[in-house]
Amino acid sequence: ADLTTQFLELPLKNPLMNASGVWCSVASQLEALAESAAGAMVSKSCTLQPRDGNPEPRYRVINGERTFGSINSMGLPNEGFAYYLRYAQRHDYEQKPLFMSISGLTLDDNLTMVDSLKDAVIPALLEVNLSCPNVPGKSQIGYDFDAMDTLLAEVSSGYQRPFGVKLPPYFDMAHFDEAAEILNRYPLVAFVTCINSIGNALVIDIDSETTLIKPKDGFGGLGGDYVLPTALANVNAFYRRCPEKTIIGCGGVKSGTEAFLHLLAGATLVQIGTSLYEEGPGIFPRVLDELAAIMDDKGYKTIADFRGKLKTIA
Ligand SMILES: CC(C)(C)CCc1c(C(=O)O)[nH]c(=O)[nH]c1=O
Repeated sequence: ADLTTQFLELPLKNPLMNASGVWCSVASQLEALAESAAGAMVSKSCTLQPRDGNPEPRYRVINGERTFGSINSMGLPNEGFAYYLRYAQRHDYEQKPLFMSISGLTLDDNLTMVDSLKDAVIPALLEVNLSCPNVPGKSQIGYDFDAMDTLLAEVSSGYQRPFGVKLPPYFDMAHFDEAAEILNRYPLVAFVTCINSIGNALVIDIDSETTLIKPKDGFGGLGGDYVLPTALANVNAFYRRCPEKTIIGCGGVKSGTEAFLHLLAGATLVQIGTSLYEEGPGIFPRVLDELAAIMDDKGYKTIADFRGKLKTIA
């Protein structure tokens, strides 16, 4: 099978990449991704200033007879915008595309980072994390449609180049409609990454009768097997509603099977989070081999043969 694909006219060796936040916070990790079999890569959502993030334990896998997923409340630990900009300035874009994720603590911080990235004139692709915090007491930007509209208007006029957004999961058809209506009013929003972790889950250890993670009384974002059906729904919902935009799928990918499903649902690229955290960059060749085998079994020669061709029941 031929796993090559394109993203915004850029040729890629394959559709796999990391999810922001996983294996991408420091240069050694970014260099490992650059050397890996991934077709593209993204850096950890950054803030203007470096941040330590929350106290540990802040990321844990959820295990039963196998790993079902993960919960995290990292708190945006990152080296600060300038660090990732420096990495982006020395990245080899011939090797693979690099996405840069930003998650400013304020609208101003986001616009400052957007301005600097625009002035840097580098091929890095901007992914604005809409799970970025809003003013205290208000929901994350992705769930505050007025704030989302304002942020997209400001980033569009500041950046004046194509960029993308990382969306939290939505669970209501009216929310799919409203979010898509806003996104479709911004032609510079060239891609949409669905989904970020399912927010504010709570995982409890029965033996200790204690939460798994320390921050936020144990409340954190859910990843892994638990989120696959929600991830596929969000990929397909925005694929249907935003025909002019490219969808990146994220959530529950641990093998060629889930990568195939994300592509079938309409994703052009597929991000791996929890399973990459657990397995490391060696996951990429494994998932690629599994995806190629599925395509061969089904008689698909290229990704275009099946991408977005999910069938519904007549
Ligand atoms: C949740 C925020 C800290 C506001 C943003 C960063 C982030 C984090 C994080 O750094 O805790 N974890 C996620 O699963 N997704 C995210 O987007």
